[in-house]
Amino acid sequence: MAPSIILLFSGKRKSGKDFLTDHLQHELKDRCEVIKISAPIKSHWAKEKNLNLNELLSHSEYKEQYRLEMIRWSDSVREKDYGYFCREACSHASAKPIWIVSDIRRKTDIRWFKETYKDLIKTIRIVADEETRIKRGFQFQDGVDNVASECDLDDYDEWDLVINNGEGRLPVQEQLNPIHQLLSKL
Ligand SMILES: Nc1ncnc2c1ncn2[C@@H]1O[C@H](COP(=O)(O)OP(=O)(O)OP(=O)(O)O)[C@@H](O)[C@H]1O
Repeated sequence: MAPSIILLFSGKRKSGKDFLTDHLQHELKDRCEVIKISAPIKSHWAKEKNLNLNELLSHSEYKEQYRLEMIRWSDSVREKDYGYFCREACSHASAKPIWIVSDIRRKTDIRWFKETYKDLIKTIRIVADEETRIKRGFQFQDGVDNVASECDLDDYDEWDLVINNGEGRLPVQEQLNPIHQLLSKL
């Protein structure tokens, strides 16, 4: 069964993608399915290199060790098939009315979702100033923070919603209000 709406979330490192999508999932409970495009990348990488998948999927330092290599490898796959990881991630999603995709990184990710699911797609950008991101543990890394996987959507300007999760942010329930408004139209 296709969902009724698909929310695509994007944001730079430590902007709070997991924090806000976890909260949203908590509020929507079993009406929603959370999809991570990075999941098929990480599971392939874990198998190939004999690594611990749960650690790779978690917030640990462990995932940072492999981030650069995973970016390079996944880019080479994307060059041949830009929808590969989106398709793979969605193929494991269960039949819920709301899909939350928590880690959109490329214009081609948005393109694939819009081509595949048309007007079910809503795009949401999470923004946070650099100082706040640094307080959350962000450290600039050459080859990670200045390449397409982190920067490709910096100049995308067709977001359906932009949520400030940096300095001056609203309490989380209020941050999520505009999303509930979108969902109330279903
Ligand atoms: N609004 C907030 N209030 C309090 N803590 C927050 C908030 N947003 C994010 N954080 C905290 O900041 C840290 C980074 O957030 P999170 O892991 O959600 O970022 P991310 O965008 O998913 O990062 P990455 O791209 O590195 O996975 C976490 O420890 C999270 O709990």
